[in-house]
Amino acid sequence: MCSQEGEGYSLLKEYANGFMVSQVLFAACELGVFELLAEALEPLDSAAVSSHLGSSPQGTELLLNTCVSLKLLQADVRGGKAVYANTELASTYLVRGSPRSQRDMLLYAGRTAYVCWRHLAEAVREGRNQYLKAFGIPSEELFSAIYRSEDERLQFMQGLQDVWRLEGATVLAAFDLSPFPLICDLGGDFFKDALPEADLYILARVLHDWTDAKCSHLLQRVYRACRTGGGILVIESLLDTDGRGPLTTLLYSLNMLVQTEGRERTPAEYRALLGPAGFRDVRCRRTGGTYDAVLARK
Ligand SMILES: C[S@@+](CC[C@H](N)C(=O)[O-])C[C@H]1O[C@@H](n2cnc3c(N)ncnc32)[C@H](O)[C@@H]1O
Repeated sequence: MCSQEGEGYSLLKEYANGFMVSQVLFAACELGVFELLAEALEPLDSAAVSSHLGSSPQGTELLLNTCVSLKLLQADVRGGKAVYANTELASTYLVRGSPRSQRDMLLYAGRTAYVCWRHLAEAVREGRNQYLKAFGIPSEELFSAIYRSEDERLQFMQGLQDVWRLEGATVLAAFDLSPFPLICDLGGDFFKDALPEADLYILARVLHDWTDAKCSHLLQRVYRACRTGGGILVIESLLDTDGRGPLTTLLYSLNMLVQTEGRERTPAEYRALLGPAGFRDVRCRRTGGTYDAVLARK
């Protein structure tokens, strides 16, 4: 019967089980599986892993075998027992301290984003983020909710850094930035404080946090502070012109819905924000990676 169901049914199962795959990844990161195997002098059997991690023998063996199936771990048989080691994927991206590690982003996704995504249907119904339901925290002051503890603030910031280790150079190479001697990556309260004068302002993954009205307010402030002939570099994941792709950007936009006040936008939507703020010569470059670049001039 199953074999007659075809591609649609397979796809449906893949989608439905996607959250389980995410949780295997998150749990293995939380437990420190990849660090343990990276530091071990030789591949370890599941009893050794469970004893080092203080985890249940049965649960550990299940998790390790699932990680093998997901190509996060590799298994060999030694002396009749399965022994486990990191695959190259895990050594490169999952071990803490690896130069390309994405571990902090995954921990943030598992501990925070995932909890908000539990309320996606309510977020769609209400059109707003779900901090109150997920964590009992009001989010009128968005970043007070996001930075609700020092640990949370650090986790968020470390998670944000992970992607730039992989994709930062590509994004910054999208345009020739040599005409801009003084570049400002805005901090302080950019909605209220005086902004420092500069030739180029970088707003990376900032506009996607905010409503159109707040983006317009911020862009007008940046325009006023910007030196004549200067510019603004907006770094965001760009939606396709019809707003129906790429899938990753659409998922990020839903992530903005459950976690922020904003959304991902199309190039036309960024133009519609930048133009009225005074910026001209708006150019959008897709990098082929997760994040793209939009450069506009004063
Ligand atoms: C999604 S993060 C992006 C951070 C960084 N640009 C990156 O791409 O990794 C949004 C940033 O906006 C900052 N932010 C939020 N509200 C702000 C405000 N009112 N003034 C200045 N910065 C603010 C947050 O602290 C956070 O670092």
